[in-house]
Amino acid sequence: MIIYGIRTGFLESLLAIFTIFVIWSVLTAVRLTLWNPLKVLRFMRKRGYSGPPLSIFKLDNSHELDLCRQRAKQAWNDRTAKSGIATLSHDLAPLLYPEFKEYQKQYGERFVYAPERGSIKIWAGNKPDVIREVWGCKTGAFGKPSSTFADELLGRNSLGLVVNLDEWARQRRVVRPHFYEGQLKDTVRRTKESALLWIRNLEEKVTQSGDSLPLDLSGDIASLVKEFSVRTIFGNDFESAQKGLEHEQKLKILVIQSGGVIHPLLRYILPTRLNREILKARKLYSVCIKQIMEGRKESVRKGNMVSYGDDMLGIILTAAETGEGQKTGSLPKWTEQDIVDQIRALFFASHDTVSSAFSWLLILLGHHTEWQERIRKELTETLGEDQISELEQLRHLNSLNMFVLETLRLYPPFPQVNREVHEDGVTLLGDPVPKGLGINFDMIHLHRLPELWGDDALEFKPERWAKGMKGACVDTAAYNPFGYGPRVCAGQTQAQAQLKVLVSLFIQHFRFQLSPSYIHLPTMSFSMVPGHGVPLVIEAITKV
Ligand code: HEM
Repeated sequence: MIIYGIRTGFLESLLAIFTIFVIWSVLTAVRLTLWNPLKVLRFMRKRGYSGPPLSIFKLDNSHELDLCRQRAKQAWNDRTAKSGIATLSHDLAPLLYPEFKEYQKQYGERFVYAPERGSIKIWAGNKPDVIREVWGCKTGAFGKPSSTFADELLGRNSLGLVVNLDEWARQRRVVRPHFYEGQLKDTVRRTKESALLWIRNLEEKVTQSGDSLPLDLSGDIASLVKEFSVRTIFGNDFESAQKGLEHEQKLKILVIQSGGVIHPLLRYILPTRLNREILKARKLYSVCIKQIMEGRKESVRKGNMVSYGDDMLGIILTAAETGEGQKTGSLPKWTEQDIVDQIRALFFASHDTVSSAFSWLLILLGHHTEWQERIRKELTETLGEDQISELEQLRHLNSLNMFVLETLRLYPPFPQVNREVHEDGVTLLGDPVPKGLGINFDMIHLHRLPELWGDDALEFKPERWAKGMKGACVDTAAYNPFGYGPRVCAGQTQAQAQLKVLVSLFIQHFRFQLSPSYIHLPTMSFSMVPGHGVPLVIEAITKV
């Protein structure tokens, strides 16, 4: 039969495909949000672990966690309003993770709970033995958690999320040269170039305004860090890349707004306005990166460039073509989309984190002006009138180094890092744990434990680092702003170099204090950020 010129056989097939799709979606949703978490929860309950009851409809504890955090924020704001900035409290656990103390009181040292839909997690305690066992794991027993939220932003197979150990090793081998000394010299140069442009503008503004100027630098910091992160990854393709990264920004906001999705394919199946916008932003972002890649390939084909370049994109393009980084050669070649995902992940990992760390450094230097003077003096003694130009010079700046270490202890940009049990038959601290169980760590507690850091753990004291890690803390596994074990941050040396270059240039050009309008409210976004900006009162040292 023919209806409106279409054969019914075709319509029937279409209907059948649609029905299969709907059944698949429902089954997937049931498996991910009901079956798997309940299986994990049953296992843990049988082993004697308790925790807060899950809400009936969402099967998680997100609602009560939200309420608990709102109450904690209110209490924090009340306390801060009374004490002002004269005493910055670094006791952030009651503000950021107030639930842990409550739950521990009710359910014991270790408990299980579901902070978001579809994931049962254990709070196993933030002791270094757990860090060694789980973060230090070199097998596939504990791996990166399955999170559609992160998948959507970075791509599941990208460095940072990839689960397959051979593929992960290949990706680390590929990016490693970028973080070696030779390339780090370029990092120092690029960071310095971008920072000096910014500083000159700021100097002009400050000088024109008279003596000293109160300014919120949070917007400037985000743009500056974004700029040199883009230059590090895309080199001379900076202009075109910047356009694409506007889509990245939009994508992040939209994905947060949507609150995640049970399965990425549902974005296509449910064409709501938000889903369509997410798909559009992701596509535009990918298209932009692909165009830059194509441009490079074209230049090499035409002989305008001898290689794909030594920036991050160039290194990855070369590896994709030559199969570099593969020891066994048994892995499939990277597709164009794989390369796009790698680039997205590296960009994501590099800019929010550095921007957050630089913000906290300026806030703390503006508060502890005695340390600002001490670092300024050290810079003059080491460099004279010059500025940092070599990586080597950073090694002689002890006070600056101590200040950075202490800032990252109390204000780690990524305070919470998660893992998931990926195999059957795994034990955690000698106890069997089921596949699919999430494991939470947070450095807010870990970096403040008095038994590891001493009775002054809640105080900001850079001098605790005077004798290195061993002098500061009783256990080397207790300091992890860059993570721990095989999956430790690939860019940690680069990030530390960038931060030191930024701080040293800023201190050489400005004398500054935290503005009296500053309100101390560390807030979780993609990283931990100052909730009310970075307002400083700035005075230029060298007038333009
Ligand atoms: C202050 C700045 C930074 C901080 C605090 C930081 C922190 C971290 C942490 C805690 C992890 C471990 C995550 C986990 O174990 O699940 C990580 C991983 C990673 N970071 Fe960073 N990061 C910073 C800057 C950078 C920069 C500049 C890059 C360079 C592109 C970078 C690239 C990466 C990559 C690729 C991974 C994944 C490593 C893997 O899974 O093998 N990070 N980072």
